[in-house]
Amino acid sequence: MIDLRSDTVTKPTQAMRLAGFDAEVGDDVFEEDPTVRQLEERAAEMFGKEAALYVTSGTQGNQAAVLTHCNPGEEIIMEANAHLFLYEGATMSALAGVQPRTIQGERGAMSPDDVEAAIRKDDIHFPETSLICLENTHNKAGGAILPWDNMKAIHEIGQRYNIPVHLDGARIFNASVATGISVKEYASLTDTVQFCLSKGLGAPVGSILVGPKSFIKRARKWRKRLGGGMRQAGVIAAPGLVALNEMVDRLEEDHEHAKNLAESVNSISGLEVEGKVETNIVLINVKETGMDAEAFLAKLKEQGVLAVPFGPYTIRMVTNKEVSAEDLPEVKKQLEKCVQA
Ligand SMILES: Cc1ncc(COP(=O)(O)O)c(CN[C@H](C(=O)O)[C@H](C)O)c1O
Repeated sequence: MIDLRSDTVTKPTQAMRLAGFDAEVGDDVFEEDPTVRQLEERAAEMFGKEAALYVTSGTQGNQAAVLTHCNPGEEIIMEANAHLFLYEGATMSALAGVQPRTIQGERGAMSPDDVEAAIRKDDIHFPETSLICLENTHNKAGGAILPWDNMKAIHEIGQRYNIPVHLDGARIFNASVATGISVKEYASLTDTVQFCLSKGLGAPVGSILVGPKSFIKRARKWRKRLGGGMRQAGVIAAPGLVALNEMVDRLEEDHEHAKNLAESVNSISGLEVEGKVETNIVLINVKETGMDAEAFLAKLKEQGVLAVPFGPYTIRMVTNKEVSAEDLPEVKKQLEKCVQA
C-alpha cells in the first residue's frame, strides 16, 4: 500500500526507536523525567518562548491552550475550516464552555478587518472574545501557508485589544521549511503555539505547546485534568527529540514530492488539482471522472493507494516520509487506471 492519507501515518526511524530504548526516564507528573524536560526545553528555545509542555496529541495541545486561555461563556475567533472547528469534536464547547466565532478565510487566511470586526464590544448581551486562533499551514486549505503580513496584522489586532493569539502549528515546520522563515519568527507573531512531532517529523507520539511560563504552568494542570499526566514518558519523548533535531530539513522532500504529484495529477484528464500546492498536501478534484470522492477512493484502494475524502468530489493526498520518489510513478499509474475504469 502507498499511504497518502496523512502525514500522521509516519513511523519512527531506527534512531528514534533506539533513543526511546536508551532514554533516561523519571516520573513526569513530578516533572522528573529528564528526557521530557530536555524535549520541552529544546522546543521552548527553538520557538523563543519561555516554556513548553509535551502533550499526547495536537488536539490535546490545542484544547489545553483553549482551556488555559479562556473561561466559560467566552468566544474564540477562528477560520471557518480550522481543524479546531472541524475536527476536534467541539471540545472547546464541551469542556471549555466557549463558542467558536468562525470567519471564512482565503486559503485559510482570515482578513484582519474581519477579525477586528468580529471582536465583541462590551455589551450585556455579548460573550467576551478571549482568543484568536490561526492555523499555519492550513490543513483544509490544502497545506496553505498563512502569509507573514496576514499573521502580523492579526497579531497586532490581538495586542491592541489585549486578546491572545494561539497558533495551531501542527505543520508549522512545513511552513518554515517552505518559506525560510524560522519557527521562532513565526512564534513571535503569536502568544502560544501547538506543533506536532507526530506528523511530518515522524515521531510516534505527541505534540508540544509553547508559551509564557505562567501559561504553561496552568496548561500543565489542564493536561493533568484531561488525563494527560504521563509517567516515564521519556520513552516516547526521546523520539520526539530526534524528530526535532534531525527530521525538519527533510520536509523539503515531501514538498518536492507533492509538487511532482500535482504535476502528474494535472496531466491526467478528468483530474484537477485544487488550489496551489505549497507544502505536503495535494487536493484533487475527481468530479470529471463521474465518481464521487468515496467511490474514487474505494477504487484507488483496490489498486494499492490510500487517500482520504476532503469534500464530496475532493480527495486529499499528503506526502510523507513513508512515500518515496519511486512510489510516485506508481501513484500516477494507479490514478490513470482509476480514471480509465
Ligand atoms: C492542523 C491540525 N491541527 C491539529 C491536528 C490534531 O493533531 P492530532 O490530535 O491528530 O495529533 C491535526 C491533525 N490532522 C489530521 C490529518 O490531517 O490527517 C486529522 C484531520 O485530524 C491537524 O491537521
